Amino acid sequence: MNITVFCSANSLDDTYTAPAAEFARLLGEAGHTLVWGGSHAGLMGELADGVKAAGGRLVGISVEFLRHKAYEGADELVTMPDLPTRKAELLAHGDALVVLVGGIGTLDEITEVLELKKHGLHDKPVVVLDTEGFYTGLRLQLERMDAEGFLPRPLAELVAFARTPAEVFAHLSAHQPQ
Ligand SMILES: C/C(=C\CNc1ncnc2c1ncn2[C@@H]1O[C@H](COP(=O)(O)O)[C@@H](O)[C@H]1O)CO
Repeated sequence: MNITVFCSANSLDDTYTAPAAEFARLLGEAGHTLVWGGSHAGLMGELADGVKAAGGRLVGISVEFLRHKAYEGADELVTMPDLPTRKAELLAHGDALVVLVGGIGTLDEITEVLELKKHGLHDKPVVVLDTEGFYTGLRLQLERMDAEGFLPRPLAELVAFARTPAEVFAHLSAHQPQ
């Protein structure tokens, strides 16, 4: 399976890097392909290192203005002209979408994939790895939107929140992408 992952490009402490490393190991050992932003920066680079060490494939989708941050050991690396095109490409290449901890770039990516899914423009599984409750705020906001009629589809159809890397893969196995 091609799994597109959105995550921080910053260097983080062990609270966040350890679960990301575990996620990378499970992904690589299962023979999946990591599709990601193609960067060596911070958690993005550590994720790619972990997948590669575990025997997985790497497909990087970089963007022109960050090309100098590109990960050298990717099996495939393409460079898109701008961020909107790159987001579309990251979505198109993935059979499933997984969100690890991240900042504004990651938030931009998850809201876009949920907005497109809301409109039925894709129906790929979206799973958020909620390490240490990092996404509690986002989950509560989405639950309120769901409860108060802001979503045209039940929230549970749009996104799942997992507490551990193993839960992410259990969800993906139970919701095999078509
Ligand atoms: C942090 C530094 C450089 C940033 N380099 C990036 N390279 C590739 N992709 C990036 C980069 N920064 C953001 N992205 C995209 O957004 C997501 C991460 O952003 P966040 O704000 O850190 O959450 C990620 O999924 C990328 O697609 C300096 O070393």
